[in-house]
Amino acid sequence: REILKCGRFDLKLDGLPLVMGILNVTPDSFSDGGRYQGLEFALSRAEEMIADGVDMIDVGGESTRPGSPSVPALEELQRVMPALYALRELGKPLSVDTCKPEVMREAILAGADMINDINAFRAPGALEAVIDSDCGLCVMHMQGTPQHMQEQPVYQDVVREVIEFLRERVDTMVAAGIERARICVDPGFGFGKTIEHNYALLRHLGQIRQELALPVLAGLSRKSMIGAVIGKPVEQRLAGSLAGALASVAHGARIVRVHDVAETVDALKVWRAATAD
Ligand SMILES: Nc1nc2[nH]c(SCC(=O)O)nc2c(=O)[nH]1
Repeated sequence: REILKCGRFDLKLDGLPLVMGILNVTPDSFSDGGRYQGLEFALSRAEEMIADGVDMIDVGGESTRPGSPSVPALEELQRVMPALYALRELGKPLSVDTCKPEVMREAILAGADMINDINAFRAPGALEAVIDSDCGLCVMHMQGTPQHMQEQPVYQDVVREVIEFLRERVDTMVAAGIERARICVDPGFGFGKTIEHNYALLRHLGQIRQELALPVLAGLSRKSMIGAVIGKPVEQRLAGSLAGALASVAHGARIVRVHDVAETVDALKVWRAATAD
């Protein structure tokens, strides 16, 4: 299948892999943490990513770093909704990174084209929040919760268990009446995985895609799985992140979720030129 249905947009998946730009609207993601500053920042950052060639923008109002506490729904709405209203006229598919049904519902009403749920729509009411829309849905694997997931990740067979988790979630969503054409899957790099688990999943992205027959979205950008290999802090992980994005695509990912849009777009163009049959 070459199309991912995302609200106002049908994303073509048979061309250049798609670049999803990360736009955090959490207080710790812009300078003074002021709400208005945040909106101005969000708009200028979005325009910059669009100028850099981004294919879609992922707006997140809750930090899900390991150990991070959950944010109340109202607070998350206060962060995300102004950004959505400001960005929706920019003509690019907008994704909202949230686990909360209340946020999903409002985001869809405000024109979000995809809901990106690191919790795979498991919260009570999450399926009901998205079922009567045509927005794209990213279903991601996570073991445990952001608060505790990195304390001691353990699997018998991480690839098998992630595939089975994603299969169960997708089957449940399809049984609830959600069109498969709206769904993409994501192994959730860094969400309850050791470095070794992350690289086993990366090496087996093709198997995930094959067995689920769904597009794969991969998010490695600047993560500890990159940092651990190069021994560099988060602000020095561009080269490693580009290599990670290309590795994901080489293993079959069709969407990469990144911070560094211009660089990733260039890297994918060269990769495509080098591998186009
Ligand atoms: N679908 C999807 N959504 C995400 N949201 C984050 S937040 C943590 C960070 O960017 O470091 N990661 C991911 C990811 O890997 N996949």
